[in-house]
Amino acid sequence: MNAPTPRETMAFTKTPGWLDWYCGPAKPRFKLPAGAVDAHCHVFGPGAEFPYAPERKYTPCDASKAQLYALRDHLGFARNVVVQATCHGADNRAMLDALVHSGGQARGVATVRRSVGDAELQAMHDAGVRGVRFNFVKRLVDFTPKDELLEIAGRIAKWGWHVVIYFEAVDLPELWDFFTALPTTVVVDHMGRPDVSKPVDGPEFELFLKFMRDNPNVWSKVSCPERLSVTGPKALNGEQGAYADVVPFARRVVEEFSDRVLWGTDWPHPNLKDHMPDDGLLVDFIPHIAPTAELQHKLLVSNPMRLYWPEEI
Ligand SMILES: O=C(O)c1cc(C(=O)O)oc(=O)c1
Repeated sequence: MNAPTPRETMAFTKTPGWLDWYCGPAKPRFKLPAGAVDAHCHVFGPGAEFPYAPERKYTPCDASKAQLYALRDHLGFARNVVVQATCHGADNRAMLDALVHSGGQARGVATVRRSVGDAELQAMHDAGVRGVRFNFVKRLVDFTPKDELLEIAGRIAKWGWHVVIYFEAVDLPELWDFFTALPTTVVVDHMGRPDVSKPVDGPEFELFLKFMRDNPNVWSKVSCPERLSVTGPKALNGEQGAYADVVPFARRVVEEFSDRVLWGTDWPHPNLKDHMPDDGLLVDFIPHIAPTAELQHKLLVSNPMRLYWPEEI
């Protein structure tokens, strides 16, 4: 009997109900400024080449670097920041492979454990990694002790990297002291996941704004309206006013902290349950939250360039 091929041994079955990324997105009506950076996106596998981690909480569809870069070109982005997805755990090979095949047009954010060696960190830096991600969303990861995370933060600070944090709004009070003890620039994923059915000037979102106001090293991605929206409308079928309930939240952050905001597609949108957005229409969300050319340029070009390609500015 022939030995099974690697592809056969590495077959993965998607999590039941998994929504695959949207094929054939619209061409955005909003013309992205030259040099725009998609500062939050992922690659998944392909699982046959880069197996999903045993400790993962979901098994996605594949989403390769070639598919990511085709989307970049279609939407009109120039560069990407590829963020390690939790389905790959601390095995950064798929993300690193995407970086080294980007022609210098992609940087990355890794997930590392305490055991990571300096030589490995240096190799990641050489490939384009500029940050590590600490995840506090319980459905995505198991708990990592805070002393381990602080130790990692102290080490990566020496490479000039930053820390990306992902958490739910209700957990901010409990995590506040840990976040404010981090010695690096800190980038919040998806605005700390506000509950947008609550008022934008209510205590929960005010606490997030205070977190940014009091800590000038804290940045925010104003991304993922498709994940945060409760009442839509969905970015499908040519909709130009998608996710209107998220707009006041994101716009508030963009206008108050214009020098510390980033935007990303979040392609291939892991774990969406309701619908998969048309990424072209998602790009058309941007002018609703960054209404002037100056705000758009900061959000899409000058801020991400300062954080990820400072040597080019
Ligand atoms: O909300 C999520 O499910 C999610 C998951 C991941 C990941 O698995 O890395 O990344 C994100 O940015 C968002």
